[in-house]
Amino acid sequence: MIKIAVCGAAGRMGQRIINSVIEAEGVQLSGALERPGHPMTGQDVGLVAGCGALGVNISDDLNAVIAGCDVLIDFTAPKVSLKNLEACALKKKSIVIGSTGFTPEERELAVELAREIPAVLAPNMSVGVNVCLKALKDVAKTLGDDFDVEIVELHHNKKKDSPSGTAVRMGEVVAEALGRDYNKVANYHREGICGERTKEEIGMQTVRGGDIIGEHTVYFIGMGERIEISHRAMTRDMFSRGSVRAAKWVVGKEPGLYDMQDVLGLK
Ligand SMILES: NC(=O)C1=CN([C@@H]2O[C@H](COP(=O)(O)OP(=O)(O)OC[C@H]3O[C@@H](n4cnc5c(N)ncnc54)[C@H](O)[C@@H]3O)[C@@H](O)[C@H]2O)C=CC1
Ligand SMILES: O=C(O)C1=N[C@H](C(=O)O)C[C@H](O)C1
Repeated sequence: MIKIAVCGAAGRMGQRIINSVIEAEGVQLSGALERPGHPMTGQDVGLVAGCGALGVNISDDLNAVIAGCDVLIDFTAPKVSLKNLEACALKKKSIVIGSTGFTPEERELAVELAREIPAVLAPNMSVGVNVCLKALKDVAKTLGDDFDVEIVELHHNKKKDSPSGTAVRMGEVVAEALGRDYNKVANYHREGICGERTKEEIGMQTVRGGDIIGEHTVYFIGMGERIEISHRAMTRDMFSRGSVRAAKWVVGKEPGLYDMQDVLGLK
């Protein structure tokens, strides 16, 4: 039995992950973490997550929870995830991170910290999005420079980071396939007389509203034709099931920073 602890357990994703851990085979829930001062601290996490009492109370004691698990699943925020990665590295435990909004410097730090332990860091744990990422590479390579690339993502009004981690990863994959540097060609903002579109740029647009779980479309726009590769999330459950799949996969792997393409064998 692989012992899984969940950080951010009372959050939108945390609650779904608790449900997915309970439903999965070969794993057991060993702990649940929340930020110090969270109103649900001390409560049974199963009651918070809507799956009935589980006998695991929400704790704010990071070291104790990590000591009791084989792998920590963390869906919080970049700074919290980096602190958890460091704590897991000290105790030689594995970690799966789903948080998004990492700066390039924070991602570098994650690579450094994961030299000690196996870690999965992925902005999207759904099979569908990861298949899209693989397809995007092929499509971009085949179409080449004749098609303009624009990415649009839609999420709920509580999302803190923009653009989404998934949209950024889609942009990175397309840019790399086209031999461009994503950080140089991403265009997040058009307003006023901003001039004609450059051939190299990859436009990134963000929509926020209501309870949209997560939608991404990459447009390849040519002269007289357009290809759209879209993914629409209808529930959060394929993210949570993906995180449990990653947790089962990562335990016992060589130290290093992996992503969901590694977990799903898509590389
Ligand atoms: N990789 C993927 O497949 C997916 C990634 N995400 C990402 O996961 C993250 C969380 O998303 P949501 O669950 O919607 O947010 P949320 O705000 O509902 O949940 C985050 C939880 O983390 C807790 N938290 C904050 N600081 C903490 C600390 N120091 N220790 C322990 N817990 C702490 C909060 O109290 C909250 O309950 C975001 O970065 C989001 O973009 C979301 C969906 C899918
Ligand atoms: O915050 C969310 O909700 C989501 N975040 C992820 C991202 O930023 O890519 C994945 C998913 O679309 C939901």
